[in-house]
Amino acid sequence: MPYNKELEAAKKAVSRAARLCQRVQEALLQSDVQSKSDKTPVTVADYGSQVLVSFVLQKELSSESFSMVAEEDSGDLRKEESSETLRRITELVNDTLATDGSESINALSQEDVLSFIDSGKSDGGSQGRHWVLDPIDGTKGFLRGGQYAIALGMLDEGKVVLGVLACPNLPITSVASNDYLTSLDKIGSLFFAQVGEGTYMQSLYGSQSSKVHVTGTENPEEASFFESFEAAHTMHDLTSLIAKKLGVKVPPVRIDSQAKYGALSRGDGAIYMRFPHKGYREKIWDHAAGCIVVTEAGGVVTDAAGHPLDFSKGKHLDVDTGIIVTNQKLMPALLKAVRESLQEKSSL
Ligand SMILES: Nc1ncnc2c1ncn2[C@@H]1O[C@H](COP(=O)(O)O)[C@@H](OP(=O)(O)O)[C@H]1O
Ligand SMILES: [Mg+2]
Ligand SMILES: [Mg+2]
Ligand SMILES: [Mg+2]
Repeated sequence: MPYNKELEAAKKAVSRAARLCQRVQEALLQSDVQSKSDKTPVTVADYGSQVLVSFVLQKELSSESFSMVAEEDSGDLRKEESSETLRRITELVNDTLATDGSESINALSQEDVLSFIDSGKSDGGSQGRHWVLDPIDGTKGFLRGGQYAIALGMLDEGKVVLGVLACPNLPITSVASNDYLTSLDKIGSLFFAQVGEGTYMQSLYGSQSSKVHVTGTENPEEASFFESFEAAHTMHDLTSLIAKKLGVKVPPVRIDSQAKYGALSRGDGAIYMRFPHKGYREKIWDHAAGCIVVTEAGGVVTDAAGHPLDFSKGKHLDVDTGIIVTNQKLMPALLKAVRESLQEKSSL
């Protein structure tokens, strides 16, 4: 298959980054939390994860040219007041590489760490290949001890051709209701897909993978829907109006991060809706990996007007109003419910 080598490298990269994130989440200290200039929380784990993914991809694919569009940059870390944070990130990355133990490598210096972070500075676009990385998607979930994902996709000529989602806190069995919060099942799910080959899931700690499919349900009354935990990220009142119009009976399952796309790809729920508040522009790293994981599992991802997402325009995704995800059978009814609800809301 055309992207096998890249897919293997991507799985290795996100699995390593997931170990680093787990170590930080376990020992989450207040001092690990920083604020970027846009005031979103960013932790040593976001940076550390970006370093590890960048490092592993470049090492595994050393013969290929490397371009990556990633969420974090080193600007804040280069400031003098961040020297302790930079020291901690460097230590964390080196400890994670050392405990992996599979190969001997020289420890990374602080300058190496900064430059691996900055190798995610590409703007992407419609030509050539570009990796797309969200080193921790759902940072707020991560800080709360909830769901988060290390999300890595690859664009080729503007299209997402492979995607990998590591979800360290997602049980490997269903999260179809909010009971997942107290699930005692084995946790740690890894989803991966390449174009034309379907979507697979395995435990984050195992190698046995199985093919997954979105639910086949046509009946909205049986459908549960996923949305962001954070009310600031999506209009919960609008999604509940849409769900009601569609005939959905069960309350929404609220999960942070692209774990929603992973859970949907294996049929835990039937619908994911995301309607950000006015003025917000979506970023490609929040959807690239999740989008291919769902579409290769038989699902459909569009904006509120039914257009497919266009990842070829740089860092931003310009969508009409919001993003909706479901299976092929439910999509026409979902689009109708979305259209009617938006009209109703605008006439208020
Ligand atoms: N006002 C807003 N509206 C919509 N999405 C937002 C937002 N502010 C931040 N986000 C994005 O929502 C992502 C998390 O999505 P979710 O709510 O599904 O967990 C964040 O990713 P990061 O956590 O990687 O920064 C961030 O990119
Ligand atoms: Mg962020
Ligand atoms: Mg994100
Ligand atoms: Mg992030």
